Amino acid sequence: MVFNNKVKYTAVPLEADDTPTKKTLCSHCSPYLTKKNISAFVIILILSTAFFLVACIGGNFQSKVCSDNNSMHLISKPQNKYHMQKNLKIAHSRRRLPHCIIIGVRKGGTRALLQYLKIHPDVQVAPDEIHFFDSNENYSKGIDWYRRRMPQSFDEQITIEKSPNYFVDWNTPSRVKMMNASIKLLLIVKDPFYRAVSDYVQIRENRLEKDMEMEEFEDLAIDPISGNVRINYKAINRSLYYIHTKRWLKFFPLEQIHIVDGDNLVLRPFEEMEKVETFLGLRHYLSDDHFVFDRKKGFYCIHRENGAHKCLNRTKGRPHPKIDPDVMNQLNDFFEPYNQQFYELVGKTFKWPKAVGKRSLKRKH
Ligand SMILES: Nc1ncnc2c1ncn2[C@@H]1O[C@H](COP(=O)(O)OS(=O)(=O)O)[C@@H](OP(=O)(O)O)[C@H]1O
Repeated sequence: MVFNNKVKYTAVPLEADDTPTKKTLCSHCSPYLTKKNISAFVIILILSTAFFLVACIGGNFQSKVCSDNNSMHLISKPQNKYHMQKNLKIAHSRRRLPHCIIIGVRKGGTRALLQYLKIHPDVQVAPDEIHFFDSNENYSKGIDWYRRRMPQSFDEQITIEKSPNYFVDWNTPSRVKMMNASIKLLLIVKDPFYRAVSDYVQIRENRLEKDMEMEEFEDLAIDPISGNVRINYKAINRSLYYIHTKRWLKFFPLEQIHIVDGDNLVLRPFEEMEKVETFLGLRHYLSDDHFVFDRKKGFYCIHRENGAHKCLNRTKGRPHPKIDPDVMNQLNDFFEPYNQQFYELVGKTFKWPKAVGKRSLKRKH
């Protein structure tokens, strides 16, 4: 075949390899180090980072992947956009000693108070009772042990823990003062008689779970020989708010202690929480919409954005036994002078004894 001069010749490889050479970034680089490969790698990296962030923040999976063992706790599943905001900023958080402690009183409604405070975006709460100040064993572990038990919080947030036994513990006020003399304290109290019964019900349930016997409330509260109230029976003694508050006031001025009305917290949670926000210097965030009355539970529960609501667990809001009316009257008379002294001490009056029982309270809604 004759070719004319215009025939074009294609270059023939010198070696018997007809695959085109890959364009690497430099002459001595690996053949895989091409612009195309690097771009693909960068895109995959961006996509997986984005997926990771969305999964962590959106709470699609909860695992240690979302946490740093040294300093961060697991990012909890967000319940609403405010929790998402908290989670978004998790990288800047750290554990700090509490700015406020719910010191008690046991069975006063401390858990409800803590859970309601937890709704506030500027608050982080320690989920467990730490018992740092009232346990010599824990106290001897030092302040850093205590700090490590605190939740992560951001600079603009306050941290709160609750251990209801602090109120009646002899060592706690001085120890708290040593940690922070200007700390804010929350004390939630309720009708002393109903609080004592609630205390008894808790102990009875714990004992029955261990197959242990438990006397009737009336037999524990009243000495069968003298017929007098047993002031040293713990369920009774913890209801003597005057005595315990007086001890705290030797260490802290009244301005640093806010007294929450536990009976009103049950009936009108928003009203009590508004006062708590003011005391803690928090912006007013909680509203009536955060609470929904649950007929089955007989108490207010937390209203979530998705329409569901979260009630406290079954150990809160237990049924109470019917107490002999004579014993009830005797106890109310016994508590009366302590109540009056308490009102004077804290400059606030409560409507004790409550005119109606727990069941009637529930029916009011
Ligand atoms: N929203 C809501 N749901 C359920 N229960 C509520 C609520 N608000 C206040 N209370 C009252 O809280 C009582 C338990 O008090 P504490 O949380 O302080 O108990 S504890 O000391 O931590 O064991 C608990 O006492 P009992 O009724 O005897 O179970 C309740 O009266």
